[in-house]
Amino acid sequence: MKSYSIAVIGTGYVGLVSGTCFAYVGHRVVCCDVDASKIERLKRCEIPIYEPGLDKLVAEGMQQGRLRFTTDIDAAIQAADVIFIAVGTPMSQTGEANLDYVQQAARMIGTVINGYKVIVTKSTVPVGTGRLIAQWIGEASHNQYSFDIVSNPEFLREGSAVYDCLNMERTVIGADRPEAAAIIAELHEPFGTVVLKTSIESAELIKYASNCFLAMKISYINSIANLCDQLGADVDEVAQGMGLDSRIGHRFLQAGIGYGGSCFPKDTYALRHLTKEAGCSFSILEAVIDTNEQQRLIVIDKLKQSLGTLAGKRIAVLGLAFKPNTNDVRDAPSLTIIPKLLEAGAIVRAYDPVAAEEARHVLGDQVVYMPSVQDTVMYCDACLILTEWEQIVESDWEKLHSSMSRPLLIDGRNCWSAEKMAELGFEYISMGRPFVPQRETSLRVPV
Ligand SMILES: NC(=O)C1=CN([C@@H]2O[C@H](COP(=O)(O)OP(=O)(O)OC[C@H]3O[C@@H](n4cnc5c(N)ncnc54)[C@H](O)[C@@H]3O)[C@@H](O)[C@H]2O)C=CC1
Ligand SMILES: O=C(O)[C@H]1O[C@H](OP(=O)(O)OP(=O)(O)OC[C@H]2O[C@@H](n3ccc(=O)[nH]c3=O)[C@H](O)[C@@H]2O)[C@H](O)[C@@H](O)[C@@H]1O
Repeated sequence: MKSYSIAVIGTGYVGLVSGTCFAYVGHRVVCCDVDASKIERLKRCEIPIYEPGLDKLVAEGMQQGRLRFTTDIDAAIQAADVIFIAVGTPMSQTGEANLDYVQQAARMIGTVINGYKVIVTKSTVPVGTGRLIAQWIGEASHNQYSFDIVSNPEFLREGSAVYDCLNMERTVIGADRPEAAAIIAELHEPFGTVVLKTSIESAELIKYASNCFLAMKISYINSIANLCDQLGADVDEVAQGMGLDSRIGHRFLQAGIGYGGSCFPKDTYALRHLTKEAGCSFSILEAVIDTNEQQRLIVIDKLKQSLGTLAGKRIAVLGLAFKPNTNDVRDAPSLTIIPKLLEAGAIVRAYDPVAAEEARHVLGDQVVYMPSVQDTVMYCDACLILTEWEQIVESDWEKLHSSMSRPLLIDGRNCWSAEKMAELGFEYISMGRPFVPQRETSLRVPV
């Protein structure tokens, strides 16, 4: 296997994980960032994000001298054969992807380029961005050196990013010149993955088309769940029955409060914007977005149906991250739901095993952050489950039941069987599954 010298610009979730995995399989990698404090921490082998398994791989890469971290982006660019752009492309006010960081990275490359390089876009970018990157680099370098642009979108998931990267199901390589595509294919050889070579435009669109398709599956099953609530069917049974058809499959049919995170919300908006710019209509996508935004609010309706007014009610919120195994709260449903609870006058106590600090930056101190599930639910009038962390699902609910003022559990992620929770004495309400009347129980803690 040929070992490449790689620079990764942007050491966030994607840049850090993919850079570390490239080093793990034998390439020489320098991860760069403009965020000096992040790089300082990484140099001390401190991982700025919560991502299972990443710390071990970073330490190993550094010890073996194949993984380095720097703010000296110019030097890293000059020393590299292949440069990955992995900076953020957040949503702008209008819903389109903000390309400011990509443009900065491209101009930086153009300013210091010192020979032939393959420049690879890993960030999720609108169709046409590859051409723009070539233009920005060409302008900044006065076209002194030749280079190739490749689009190589990333498909890893947060929370299982290292696993996804090392076991990638496919790598998409969009390039104009076969020679450039061959270099990126060779670089991926150790992963033993399926390689799909396409045009730059197709590769850029594959990323959005994939994320929006997955988002569509989620909005679809959530709409079915809402129908189940009205018709008395059980969405878990429906999803199971659907999934047995291999053309449909079981994955991404978990009903709940909808998708969040740094990608599905922003990428659905970005594709919608791209569609409008192209003068096309994409009404399914409109419905996916709209359904997801409504879905988050359904737990509040369910709460009000049980409690009446929320004013003065003590609500325990379990789970703040947008999904388990990450401390990422970007566009997490909790950040929409909790402000609505506060607006309605509820007193909110919240717990998340790792994301409380991140949530505090957004929600502030109107929420009381608790150190455990037990402390959070104590004396509460209702408990809302927003993230299906193992620590939350596996808690001793039999014990927790007796410490709640009212054992009302609104499960936004369908974590348990309704029968089991009813058996434990909970007034248990989930998403798209029939209500099972609770068993009369025992004493509770006097309030
Ligand atoms: N987070 C995820 O799970 C996935 C993200 N993506 C895409 O990958 C891209 C990156 O996403 P994340 O890693 O989540 O972003 P992030 O926000 O975690 O990290 C981006 C990093 O880029 C740095 N940066 C910004 N401008 C820079 C510059 N000019 N030079 C050097 N560093 C710079 C920032 O300081 C930050 O550390 C986005 O386009 C995203 O849509 C794709 C697949 C998965
Ligand atoms: O482009 C990206 O950033 C990434 O976006 C998603 O990954 P991620 O956002 O990390 O997490 P997912 O596991 O896809 O979950 C996204 C959201 O959908 C929700 N979800 C997922 C699956 C499901 O069946 N139901 C459901 O509500 C999750 O709770 C979460 O809020 C994609 O799965 C990755 O392939 C992609 O690379």
